[in-house]
Amino acid sequence: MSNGAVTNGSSGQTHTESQRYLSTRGDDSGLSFEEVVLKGLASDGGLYIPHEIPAAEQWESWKDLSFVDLAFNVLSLYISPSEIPAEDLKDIIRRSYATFRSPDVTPLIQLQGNIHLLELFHGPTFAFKDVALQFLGNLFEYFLVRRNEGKTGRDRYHLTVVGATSGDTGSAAIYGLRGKKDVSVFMLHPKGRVSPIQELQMTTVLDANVHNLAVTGNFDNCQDIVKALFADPDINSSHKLGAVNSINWARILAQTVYYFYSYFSLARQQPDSFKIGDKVRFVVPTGNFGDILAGYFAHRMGLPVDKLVIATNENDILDRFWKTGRYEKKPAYGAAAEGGLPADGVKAHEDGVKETLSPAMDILVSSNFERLLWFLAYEFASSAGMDDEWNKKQAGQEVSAWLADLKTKGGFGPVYKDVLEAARRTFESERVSDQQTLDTIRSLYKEVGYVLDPHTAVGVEAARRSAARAPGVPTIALSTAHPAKFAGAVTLALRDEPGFEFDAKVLPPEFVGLDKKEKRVRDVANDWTAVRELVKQEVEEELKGLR
Ligand SMILES: Cc1ncc(COP(=O)(O)O)c(C=O)c1O
Ligand SMILES: N[C@@H](CCOP(=O)(O)O)C(=O)O
Repeated sequence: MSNGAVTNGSSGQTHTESQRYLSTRGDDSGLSFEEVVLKGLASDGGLYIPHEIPAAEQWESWKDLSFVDLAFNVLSLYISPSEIPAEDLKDIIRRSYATFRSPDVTPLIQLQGNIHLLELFHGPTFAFKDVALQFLGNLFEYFLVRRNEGKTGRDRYHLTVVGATSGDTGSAAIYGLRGKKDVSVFMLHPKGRVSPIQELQMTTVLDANVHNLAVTGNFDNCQDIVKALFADPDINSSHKLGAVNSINWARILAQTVYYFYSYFSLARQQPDSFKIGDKVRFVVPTGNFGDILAGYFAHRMGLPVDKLVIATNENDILDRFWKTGRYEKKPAYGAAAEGGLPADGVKAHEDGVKETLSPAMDILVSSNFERLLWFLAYEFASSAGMDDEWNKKQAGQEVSAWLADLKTKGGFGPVYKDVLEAARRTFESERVSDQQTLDTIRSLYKEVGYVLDPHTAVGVEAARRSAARAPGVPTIALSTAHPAKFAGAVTLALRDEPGFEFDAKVLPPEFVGLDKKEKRVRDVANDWTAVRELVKQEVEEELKGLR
């Protein structure tokens, strides 16, 4: 079957055969779910995608399911009982979402008019990453217990997770993996470029298997170090590396669930005006393209989506791609005609990343965009009328060439007209400045008394613009973090509002006193070989029980 929606002859709740996976760069193919979850990144540097996107054939009948039951149905389309028995998968899902503070897990609220907010921050670390990382932590544990049955000492499969964070993935991964047997977790964050609460959430976790590394550099440097480690034969032969970033397929898969869940929540909340089968717009504050890519999968599985709207901050490589067809780290690369970077006074680093009020999205290169590029290239190749194997090979070659140009020339494009048109059929994009972010936080507070975090505010401003273009279509804006994580931006926006008090209105009890706790973090240079040696040394100490 081609890489369109796959007919699943069963009830739509279970898939008898597991999906197999291939790399976006074409070398790896036919891997199992367990293999891609444990490997994270393909050996050719590409990202794993399923050979086929399964159709959620009876998705309409899932309307009244709980989040956990819905998650089971969605995930079962990708994970067969032969890989994880149904009862075990149910148990992993149930435990993953029992840690959330809301019974709905990801509740939907009506924000204003036709704009609804999907609150994704009710997990342990108050950011959307918990939805996938609570699940991934339990999945890792499940696979490791199974692989290590009857094994002792150095014979045990020990996973060394290395991840990069601009603030939220780090704490969510740490909370998903802390104290788990047979896993060490190394999180690299850009020193001084995450919010104070985000830094405390990571560095106050003192479990022996948790290692925080503060890198002199930006988030992209951290992400590059992680990719260099995955590409290094030395550490790969001595350690089994695992990924918690959204390069790991399980992250994307787990996130598809809340697109379905919010759609059904809307249908339950607005029975007179919204019917199953009607289309919605999803607006997603975007950095690494992992969150919105999950929406793309949900759509390809059958969810009626009018548009997926990418909302970027002033680090706008994606917005520029949708406007020009060129994907360029710096607009200076061949883009003088677009006028270069706007002169808006935001601190721009020499490396091209701007420090904005939504720091988790201060990303120059979006790693998951590679997955979408593969699907766009595949669609383009399919129009040549060749067989499916040829189409997939062609897509892998195209993606490899684009990514090689990104590495050597700093960008690629313009892509073929048909490729850009295909991208525009499903997606739109909006760029939101820091000033517009502040204005949005302030206006929402004044108009409805709701406090937005700055990333969500980027999404809500984009949602307002998008809703104005499609007035009859309901819009669901994804709220990706709790405002208390970004006290600086929220206070800047609301400090002059009568009666506004951050501690009383925003701060959850979980954050009180975090700054008094003991911390553990090591500084490292932006040098992947130095990180490699540190990882080896700290894993060794951990295994000897010295930490
Ligand atoms: C609060 C917040 N919003 C939005 C994003 C962007 O999500 P993605 O990287 O999946 O595009 C991130 C980081 O990834 C985040 O931490
Ligand atoms: N914004 C992220 C950056 C890492 O993205 P990921 O989704 O690929 O893990 C963060 O908060 O760390």
